[in-house]
Amino acid sequence: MNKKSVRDVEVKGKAVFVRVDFNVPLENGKITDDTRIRETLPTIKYLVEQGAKVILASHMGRPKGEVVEELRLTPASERLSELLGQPVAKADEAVGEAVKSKIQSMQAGEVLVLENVRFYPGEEKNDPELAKQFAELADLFVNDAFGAAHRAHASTEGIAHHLPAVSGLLMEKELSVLGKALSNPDRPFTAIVGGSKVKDKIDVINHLLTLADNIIIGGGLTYTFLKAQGHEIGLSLCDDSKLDTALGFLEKAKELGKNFYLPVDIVVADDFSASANTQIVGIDGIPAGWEGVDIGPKTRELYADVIKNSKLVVWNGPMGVFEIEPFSNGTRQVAQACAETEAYTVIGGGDSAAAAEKFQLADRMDHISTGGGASLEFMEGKALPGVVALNDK
Ligand SMILES: Nc1ncnc2c1ncn2[C@@H]1O[C@H](COP(=O)(O)OP(=O)(O)OP(=O)(O)O)[C@@H](O)[C@H]1O
Ligand SMILES: O=C(O)[C@H](O)COP(=O)(O)O
Repeated sequence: MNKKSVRDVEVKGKAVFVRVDFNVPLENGKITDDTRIRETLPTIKYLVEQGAKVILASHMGRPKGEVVEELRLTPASERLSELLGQPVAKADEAVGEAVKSKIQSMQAGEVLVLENVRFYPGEEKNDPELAKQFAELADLFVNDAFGAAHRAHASTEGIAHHLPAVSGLLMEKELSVLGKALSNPDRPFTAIVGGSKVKDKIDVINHLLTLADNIIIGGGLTYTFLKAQGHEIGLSLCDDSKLDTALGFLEKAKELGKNFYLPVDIVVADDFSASANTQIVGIDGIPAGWEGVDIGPKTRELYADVIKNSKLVVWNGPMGVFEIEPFSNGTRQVAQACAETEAYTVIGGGDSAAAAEKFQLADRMDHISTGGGASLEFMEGKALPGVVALNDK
């Protein structure tokens, strides 16, 4: 990476504003998955050990510039304190005199969590005034929020124009793993793209099509491709405005000599529920009134085989409606194949990461990104504003 990291600068005795992504799932005020907090521990511990004053800033949810009680960062700061094994102070604001005086009285190695930066209307507008107020709190800006790096907000991008700005260790790891995988891939390189909406995945498929040797399609995207090829798809998810795009991908794959895999059989259901009737059908056999909810057993074998014979696998988006148990087998088998393959496996965050977690296979993947949208934009080949704004080496 050509951006400076926290290891390239002096931090001892400095007040360091660290943007993290503590946007973790909450149920009744309790954190249900603390991965994003655990993944930032290396940066926080490094700064603590080096004797910096560590000021952490994050968003949580989408409060739209207002204080929303349930979206305070208090549960995240409490969990951080448990994980770090040291007290963590929590401010009720993210800028202003009260916060400044809290920081002034901090000792080296102490940690403070600011309040949700999205309680301020200027955050998502990347208001220069708010960015300046954040910058006034510290001597150095460290961006460790890979999950929010695709957002040009005051605490991710704006602040970098007012302070020396470097990446944290998680940011560095994400960019190096994803960057290496995509810029200099081991081959055969297999890209698996699933999920629900073709519209959201067009740029990803387009970019990966030029990079990968094998493209595997699953999930709700499948049916736009099948319909474009002239198959009946019943009530399956479909984006009729993208039929030509889907055909274009098939053509482009042929021109580039890439293997483009679509399901050869499908699990269909007569209802979107665990108690639905299901059948396994070929791609020409989807009955009217039924919808495709998972890839079928022959497809699972085929996909598992391709994955096992790869050197690099990048996976984004589930193969079926994995949240409903009877429709989860395709996603489970693909996750299992990713766990067993010798290939280097990268999961691009979001629902595929949740699926690997649910099937207890997460620790058998080589890299699970903490970014959902951010890893998607990275895989589309887009520049991430939170990274662009950091100081070059
Ligand atoms: N055949 C299908 N019909 C309808 N929905 C489906 C189908 N297959 C998968 N899904 C749904 O797609 C959703 C995931 O789609 P999405 O495109 O958001 O995936 P993702 O890329 O993993 O998410 P993220 O954008 O958070 O990374 C899941 O909730 C899953 O149930
Ligand atoms: O969960 C995420 O993908 C990041 O925290 C970014 O959140 P956002 O989509 O609300 O900007």
